[in-house]
Amino acid sequence: MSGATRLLSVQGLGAGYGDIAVLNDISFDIDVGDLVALIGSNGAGKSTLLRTLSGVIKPSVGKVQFNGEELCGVAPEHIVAAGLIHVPEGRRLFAGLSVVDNLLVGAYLRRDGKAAIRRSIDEVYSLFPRLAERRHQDAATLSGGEQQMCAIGRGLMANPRLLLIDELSLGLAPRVVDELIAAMHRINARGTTLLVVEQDVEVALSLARHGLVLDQGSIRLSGESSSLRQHPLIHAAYLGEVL
Ligand SMILES: Nc1ncnc2c1ncn2[C@@H]1O[C@H](COP(=O)(O)OP(=O)(O)OP(=O)(O)O)[C@@H](O)[C@H]1O
Repeated sequence: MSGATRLLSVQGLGAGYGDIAVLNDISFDIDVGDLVALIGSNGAGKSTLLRTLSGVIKPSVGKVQFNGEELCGVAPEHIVAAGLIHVPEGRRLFAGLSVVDNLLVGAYLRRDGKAAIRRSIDEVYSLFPRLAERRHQDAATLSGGEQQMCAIGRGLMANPRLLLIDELSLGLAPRVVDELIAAMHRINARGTTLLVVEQDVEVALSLARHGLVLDQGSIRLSGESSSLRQHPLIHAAYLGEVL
């Protein structure tokens, strides 16, 4: 993308759990305003990559530059404050707290005052009107789709520059997936850069402008969604067709 501003630059990243290496020599860039899908089969390392970017897992090697700042080895709170926000797999809402209180948890590091936070809540409600209807409901009693909306809304409450979303559509009905895809495009159009883990390759390639394909802890392919869609490996491995 010519003239684009780099937001995230990952170079030679390696990470894992204890002695088990999961990610090997991961390098990729994301520009401001992009919408990128991270694709890969079960166990490829997608969640591990998001956890490493958000500081939950410390990388063993490599560099992560975000908005010009080196993030490797930096505390997760600092990474949140820098504007890199992770919506984890499984949504991880706080049971016993209402929808609005879950949203407010996302704003815990903001120092721009109650009026700004109120505006952000209204933006989340306009994006997901069902959350507005259910604002006082215990988040644990929401449907799967509503929980995903609440988790994404909580991420938005942190005012992200880059929002990482793990398993956008997992376990959700096609109609809800369509709603979430439309919401991704609106969030992106309002200026938030997105990196979305999506196991359904059809959904991923129709959602995103660019794709990264992770295979056994390494980036196997990357490029525009339209060209990835034509790639023989994608057809053979993920779309179940042979060109
Ligand atoms: N907490 C953990 N401790 C040890 N190993 C882990 C842990 N979490 C994940 N792994 C291992 O790391 C590898 C990558 O897992 P990861 O969850 O990142 O993959 P994924 O691509 O997100 O897969 P899925 O789509 O199944 O969630 C797997 O082999 C997994 O068993």
